[in-house]
Amino acid sequence: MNPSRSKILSPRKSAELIASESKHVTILESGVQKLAQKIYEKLQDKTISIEMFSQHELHPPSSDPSAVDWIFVVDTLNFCFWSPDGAHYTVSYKGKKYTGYFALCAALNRAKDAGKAVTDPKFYSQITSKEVKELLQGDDGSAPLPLIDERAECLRQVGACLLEKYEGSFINCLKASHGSAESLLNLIVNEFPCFRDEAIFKEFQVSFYKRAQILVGDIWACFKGKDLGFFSDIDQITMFADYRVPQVLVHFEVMQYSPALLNVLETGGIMESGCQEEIEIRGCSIHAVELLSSSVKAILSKANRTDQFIVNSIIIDHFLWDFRRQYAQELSSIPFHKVVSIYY
Ligand SMILES: Nc1nc2c(c(CN[C@H]3C=C[C@H](O)[C@@H]3O)cn2[C@@H]2O[C@H](COP(=O)(O)O)[C@@H](O)[C@H]2O)c(=O)[nH]1
Repeated sequence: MNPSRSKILSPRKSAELIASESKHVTILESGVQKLAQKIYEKLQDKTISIEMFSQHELHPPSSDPSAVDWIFVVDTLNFCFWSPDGAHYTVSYKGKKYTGYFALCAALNRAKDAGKAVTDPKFYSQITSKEVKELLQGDDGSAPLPLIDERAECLRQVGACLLEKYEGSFINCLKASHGSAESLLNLIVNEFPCFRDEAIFKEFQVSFYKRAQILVGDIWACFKGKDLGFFSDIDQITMFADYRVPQVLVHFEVMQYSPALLNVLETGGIMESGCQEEIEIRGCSIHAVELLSSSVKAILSKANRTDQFIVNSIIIDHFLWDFRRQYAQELSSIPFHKVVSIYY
């Protein structure tokens, strides 16, 4: 890692620092305890488990040899699905209508069914913006998918590196990481610049690494923590700092916005990438989920059931993210922060 990058704080340390200095976002301990209790109950009834990822029909089964490279392409493109006017990017596939993240998955599966080599870097390392636009084309009446040029550039960048250094498959990046999530995270952000989700906060270089961490988390979840998905240190991965989970944390009164910040969000204004408010929302979200994870583990150990459940920031994140989709209507009154970004 070159010297300037060695000073970057890890996402966990960045989140702790940001939460301690935050002016516009507050984490409420009472909300953390209450939601931790709810998560404990959902662990018991199996609503929350490592199975959630594979339960979704658009995600590849771990038995699919291209699953790892499919996840790599999806998480290279897994950002910014919102439109300023609130319309949804929508893709219909096999008789079902999908929006946002799942619309991206549907479009890629549609292309794959049509014989496009979407998981092959020989295909996407040369891809043009026009081809990406066609590949990810939404339904008639769908909002346009933003940042098409940036998506094409991301695919070309990561495809070229995969061909040059990893024999054309992300499986070789997994092998080079020897079952360590931390090593894989470092490999991703060092080898693939479009994953370098970093910012300046006061005099510190902080990181969120949302797409890099969700790439590790999705592989872990797809393979249920075994075989290619085995990581001895998976708990090093934090929550994925997107624009949806903060809505859920506010809903459960785990996180609270200052009146001034709420006013900015409610007017639907687009925030400047790297602004203090954005950094505080993202950093406090990560730290809040770390606190949730520790509280749930404390409840489990008090009940003497520590070894009965897998608890970490990834499955808590998945629960919160899925919750937002399940209750999209009820949560629509809680605004999300809109930043034009290739990072989340
Ligand atoms: N924190 C977090 N952010 C996530 C995901 C996912 C997809 N995860 C799937 C894989 C395993 C899980 O079980 C999920 O089924 C997408 N995103 C982000 O959300 C935003 C779009 O949201 P919406 O408008 O609703 O489509 C966008 O920033 C996108 O990057 C997640 O899991 N956690």
